[in-house]
Amino acid sequence: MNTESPNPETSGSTPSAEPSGAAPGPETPASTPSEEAKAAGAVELPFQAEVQQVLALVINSLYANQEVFLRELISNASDALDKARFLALTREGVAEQAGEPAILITLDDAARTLTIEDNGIGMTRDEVVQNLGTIARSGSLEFLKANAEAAKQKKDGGKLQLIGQFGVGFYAAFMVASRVDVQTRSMLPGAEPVLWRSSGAGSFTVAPGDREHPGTKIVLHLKDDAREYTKVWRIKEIIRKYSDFVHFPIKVNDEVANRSAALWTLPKSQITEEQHAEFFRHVTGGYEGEKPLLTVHLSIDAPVQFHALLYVPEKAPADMFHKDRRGVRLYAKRVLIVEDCDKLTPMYLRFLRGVVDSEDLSLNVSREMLQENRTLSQIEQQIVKQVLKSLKDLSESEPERYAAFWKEFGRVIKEGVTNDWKNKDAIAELCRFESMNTEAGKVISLRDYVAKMPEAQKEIYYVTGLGRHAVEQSPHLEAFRKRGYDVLFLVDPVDEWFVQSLNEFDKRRLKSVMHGDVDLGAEPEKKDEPEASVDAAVAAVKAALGERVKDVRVSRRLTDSASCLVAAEGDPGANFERIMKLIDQNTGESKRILELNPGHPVVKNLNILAGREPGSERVKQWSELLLDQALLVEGVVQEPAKLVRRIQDLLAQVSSAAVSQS
Ligand SMILES: Nc1ncnc2c1ncn2[C@@H]1O[C@H](COP(=O)(O)OP(=O)(O)OP(=O)(O)O)[C@@H](O)[C@H]1O
Repeated sequence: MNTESPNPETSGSTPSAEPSGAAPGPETPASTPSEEAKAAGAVELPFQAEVQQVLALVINSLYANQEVFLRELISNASDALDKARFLALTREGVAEQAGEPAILITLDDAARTLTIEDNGIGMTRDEVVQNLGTIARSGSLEFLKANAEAAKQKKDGGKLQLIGQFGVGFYAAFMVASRVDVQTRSMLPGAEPVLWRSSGAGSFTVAPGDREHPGTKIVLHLKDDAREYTKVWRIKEIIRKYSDFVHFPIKVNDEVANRSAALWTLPKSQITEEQHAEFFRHVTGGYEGEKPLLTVHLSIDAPVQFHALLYVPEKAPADMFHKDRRGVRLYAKRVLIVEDCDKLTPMYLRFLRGVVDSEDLSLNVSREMLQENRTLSQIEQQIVKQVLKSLKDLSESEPERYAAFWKEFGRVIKEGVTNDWKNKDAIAELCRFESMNTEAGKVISLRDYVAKMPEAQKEIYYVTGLGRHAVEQSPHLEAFRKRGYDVLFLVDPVDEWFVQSLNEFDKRRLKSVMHGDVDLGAEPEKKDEPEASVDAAVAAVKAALGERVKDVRVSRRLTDSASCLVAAEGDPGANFERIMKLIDQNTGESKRILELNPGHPVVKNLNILAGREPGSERVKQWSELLLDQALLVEGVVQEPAKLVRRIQDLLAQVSSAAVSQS
């Protein structure tokens, strides 16, 4: 299944006649004609280099789970039938489908063949060359990559396991067949029948075919050791295992072998976990054994009727950050409209995969019309509500599973707070962060944070930075730590946008410990000790640093360190500016405020010194050092050499004093 719309008119993509990659154009014959080239009018073409690699692996590896070849072929046939229905309903002049849509499997033990036929959309000659000569599936490329990786690491039996993990689509036929013949005819007006044939060794041939009606018939000439696939009981067993949900009848030697109900229309209780896993694999092209992390199955009647069967995968889909990601499949009255409808789920739920089927959509709806469709946006709203609710339920009932979800998709979910204001609060409930009081790698929810707040604490405090290690030792946290207030560590770049959008949670303001003024009141044990004034020190530092800081003031957030830098309320802050610089959006640097700890001996002494010798070299030097150390804890010192010189000078003075005293 590729990600094109089944509607050739609206998909905007025209299948190219040219096989991509290393293969030459379709009319360039491969150098040595082989056995297969003998069909009348046949042209022999090489497979794209990657296909050859996939085929070599498929054919030469002992395949542990060979039977899945049938699932791949049935899946393709089912997709072809979906596309045919859509085309018949939306385009004039296409060839009529002969008979009811169905998938027919014929077994011939004597001839040792398995034939699978569908009366679906079929393929034109160009499409055959493109689809069966190059790699359509991203799964196959991943398979190649994973195989190369396994080979590098020399994993024992790596190949064996790998093929079990990745479906390789149509090419899986070569696991069991020594030759494959594809007779196909497209529904498109004027399309001629085509015969594609290959033994999977480097090349294939295309020749005029003899198919009368649209559809595709694939004959597998089975290998010696694949004779079991001519047995009816065996084939039925495989169909029940993998393809029971396919919503077209699959007939084996004329007997229906599957339930053929659209899985999403069945009552929840009737669907087994295995069926979900299999359907999930079908819609994601995921690998063997992969299961959904969460299933959301909805049947809604009002205001819009629709069924939705949606899955959250365990691992982020490879295309999650691509613009043209694969979305959810949209059906109207059981007819596939688009294979990747991105209008059904917002960007921050872009990891959802599955199917939506509505009675209230017109089959004629085109891709452009979908952009503005009211029904779709109503469906989307319902989906969002239900998915957010299901995630919340999961977080309560299975916190560990939820933690795995958050690790994989948390970053994406957080985007929702910035762009879905309607559901902002529900999304905020789902968010998790590390904090000063959590162990590294463990997270808490905003709700838990609020529940643990001491009575005196009024606001939710956070610090932003480039990682736990970068913020953990920050002097800005000192006063909070002393008072037993927790501080959230917002260390993901997206968190800067998150806090700009979420001003409050549970009626409590979110407040940066690095911004503006914080008034935590006096330290509990120091209630009656009034702080001595350090006005002279503040004035001296201000004079010494001049324009380099926005202001110098007394700090109420420091207990152990002498100084720290804070952003003025409303200013972007150093972390945000650093991120913008990293993504090449230099916003410049806004000046910050240097805060001095009035209880710190260095500040107290500077206060005395500034009174005695205002403007002296020593006073200037100490002032510089107070700024230097505030920058140093943030890991940004612009001129380290100057800093070292200042420290050396100071050490020289201190050491001389120490020696003369002793
Ligand atoms: N029975 C068929 N009828 C019409 N087209 C087919 C049929 N079988 C395969 N194709 C075409 O060949 C293409 C390649 O098939 P293949 O199974 O290798 O990958 P895929 O189905 O695109 O990938 P995936 O299984 O990941 O969705 C399909 O996308 C489809 O266009």
